[in-house]
Amino acid sequence: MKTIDAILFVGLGNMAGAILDGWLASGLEPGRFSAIDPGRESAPDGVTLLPEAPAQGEFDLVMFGVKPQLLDAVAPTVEHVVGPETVLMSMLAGAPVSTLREHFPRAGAFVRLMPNLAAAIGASPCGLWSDDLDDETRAGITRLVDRLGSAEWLESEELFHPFTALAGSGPGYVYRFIETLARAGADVGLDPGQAERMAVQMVEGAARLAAGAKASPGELARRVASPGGTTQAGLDVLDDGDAMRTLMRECLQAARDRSVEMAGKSSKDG
Ligand SMILES: NC(=O)C1=CN([C@@H]2O[C@H](COP(=O)(O)OP(=O)(O)OC[C@H]3O[C@@H](n4cnc5c(N)ncnc54)[C@H](O)[C@@H]3O)[C@@H](O)[C@H]2O)C=CC1
Ligand SMILES: O=C(O)[C@@H]1CCC=N1
Repeated sequence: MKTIDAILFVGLGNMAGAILDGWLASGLEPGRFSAIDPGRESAPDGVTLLPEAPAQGEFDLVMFGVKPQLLDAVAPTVEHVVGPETVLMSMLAGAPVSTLREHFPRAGAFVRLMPNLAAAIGASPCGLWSDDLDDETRAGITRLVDRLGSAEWLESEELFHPFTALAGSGPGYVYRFIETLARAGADVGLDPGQAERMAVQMVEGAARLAAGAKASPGELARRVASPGGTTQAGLDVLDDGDAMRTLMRECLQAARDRSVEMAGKSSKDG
């Protein structure tokens, strides 16, 4: 397969827009990118916004980024630009390669991608799966996706379900945590606006420290907690009856199970 140069986004909403922003911020040429999205009036400078897929020509990579429910309706409108020299990359939760293959039978290769919104700042773990890439194209995809954070090739497509639950949906849980922490801060006496600012900054600082530390998060928690001190009093509440562990396991199980359910539905419909 040839090198990946021309990239077409089909759907440029929250997630695909974050990926495009991340690639542009990392220094890729805007002229490489085109996008089709009837919901957008403009695209970043230098990126071509198309009303529809051109009648002729192929792209090296087509990044499919609409809502999973729109796969059946949108795929036929762009199938003609996905040929044997095109990698079809999909960020759709719960759409297995088998379903994508039915919609894009001529595609040269298929890659599933599970990013999160931090792709916009080059800080997203990005799950990847493919069963039909040659080594050179795989290396090219890895370099491209590393610009969004880190390329994490998964050993089986099934692992997309737990990966999506943790890393794709994860920012949503963290934002809920920050929101709840800020509210609790106000409950115990802080000004609500100040509590929210502090919650965001505290999470950012703690995450950056953890990312650069040799010690595990568990060890870091121990370092914060002086015996008999304030942190230990708070941790005792989170740890009582394994409350936090149970809550997070149930949270990830629900997200993983929904991904499995979506995949089953999409295979049946496809
Ligand atoms: N939002 C997130 O954090 C993540 C989303 N994803 C996946 O990304 C995909 C998109 O999700 P979001 O960006 O959140 O949704 P979104 O609703 O923000 O984006 C979807 C875009 O598709 C466009 N669209 C609708 N009809 C179209 C058509 N006929 N042709 C081209 N574009 C069309 C819409 O105008 C919209 O901008 C989903 O499949 C989701 O599973 C994956 C990982 C994280
Ligand atoms: O909520 C969703 O279904 C998508 C996939 C991961 C994040 N957003």
